[in-house]
Amino acid sequence: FSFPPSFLSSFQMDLIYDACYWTLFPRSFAYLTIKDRTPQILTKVIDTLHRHKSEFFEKHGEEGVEAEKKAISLLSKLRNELQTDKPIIPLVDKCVDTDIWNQYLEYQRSLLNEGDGEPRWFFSPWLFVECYMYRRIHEAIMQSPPIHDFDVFKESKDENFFESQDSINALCTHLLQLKPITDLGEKQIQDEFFKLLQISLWGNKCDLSLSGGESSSQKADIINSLKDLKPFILVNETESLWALLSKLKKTAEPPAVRVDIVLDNSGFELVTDLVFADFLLSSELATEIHFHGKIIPWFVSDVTVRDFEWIVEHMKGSHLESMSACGAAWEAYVGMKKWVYHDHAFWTLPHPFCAMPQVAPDLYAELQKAGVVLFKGDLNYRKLMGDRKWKFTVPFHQALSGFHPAPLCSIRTLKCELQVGLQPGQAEHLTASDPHWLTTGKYGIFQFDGPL
Ligand SMILES: O=P(O)(O)OC[C@H]1O[C@](O)(CO)[C@@H](O)[C@@H]1O
Ligand SMILES: [Mn+2]
Repeated sequence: FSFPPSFLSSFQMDLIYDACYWTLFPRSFAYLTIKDRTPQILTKVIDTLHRHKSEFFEKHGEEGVEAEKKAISLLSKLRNELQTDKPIIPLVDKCVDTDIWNQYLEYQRSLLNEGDGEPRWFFSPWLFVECYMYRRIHEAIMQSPPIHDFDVFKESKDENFFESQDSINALCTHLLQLKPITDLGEKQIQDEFFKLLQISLWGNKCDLSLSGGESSSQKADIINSLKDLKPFILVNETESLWALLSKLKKTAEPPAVRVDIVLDNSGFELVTDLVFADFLLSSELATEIHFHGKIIPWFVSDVTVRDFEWIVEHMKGSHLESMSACGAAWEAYVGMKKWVYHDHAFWTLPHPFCAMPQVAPDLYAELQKAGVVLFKGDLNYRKLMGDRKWKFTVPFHQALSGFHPAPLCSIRTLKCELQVGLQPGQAEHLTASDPHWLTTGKYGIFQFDGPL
């Protein structure tokens, strides 16, 4: 395709360029994601369906095999649309979010109307097309009953959990050794709080979409690596979270503190989040934890309710003692409603979070009940920041563009070119020493926004 597209005036080009990350600039991370990573993920999905053919036959007979063929042909069509830069077409399924998606596509169209352009795979905001790709995978499966509830990423998510067993068990052993946590001194509780938060941060390295769906599990001893990893935390505002939670513990009236965690990836990362959530309860820094997950399979490794339940169950059933003890405790928290799992269609829409009050007022109202909301991962960061090309030194609060349901934190490793809240010169310094610092997941941030 021609670059830059001839129907755009230079004024429109400037507008687009400034607004957010687009897929049209060759060599940008956005462009490479769509060009290389997503077709690879689609090919893997097709292969997964192939490999489950006999399972579909056993379960549903000939109908199952026909469904597998249909899903594969829809997915091959999708891959072809992407690779030949076709226009983005409306969704045809009838799900709760279908209309919202199609309205959003209309809105994207309206932005380009003047130059009679149309959103295409390599001519759209990156966040929009990348989310759309996962939504289309879901559509292909939905349209292929009786295999319509098959999770094409389940296998990789479960594999990540099994491959990380040793690290998970070590982490659980560490947590159990701290209990009863209320017997520890304030200083030790604070140290462990920072430790477990950092573990949850580095857990975000293990997503399966950056690796194109290839295995990305945790094998190293994470607890003993924290010291070496510390220099890679570019912004560390964990003290503010600690200050807020300690204050709430003393002053909350009635004495209840709710912490919400907007989850990212299943497997090792989810376990690190659950360990931290357990610590918050056991140390009485929080009295209830609310988790938020996705309603459909998303960005390969993101948590759905099935993954959440599967992990708790497999922890409990593990032959490794520490894991099973934690699993049993976690099942009990769920039973006592000290842990509550939520999902909402908004998390799998392409909208930035500043649109939440309009698009999903019920979810916004839910988050407002929290003492603090923790957002895990890179995609949540992009949505918090509207995927806009902010300057590296813009304050985190400003880039949230008014999104403030409650005090909040972002805990993410860097996997896209977007980063705010850095010191003047920090980005330039990083670029000089490590040109790929933004996209490899090697660096992390812990950013906090909210009055104490
Ligand atoms: O699981 P996370 O941390 O949201 O990362 C998801 C991946 O998706 C992206 O947001 C886009 O591919 C990347 O920036 C990142 O590799
Ligand atoms: Mn993810």
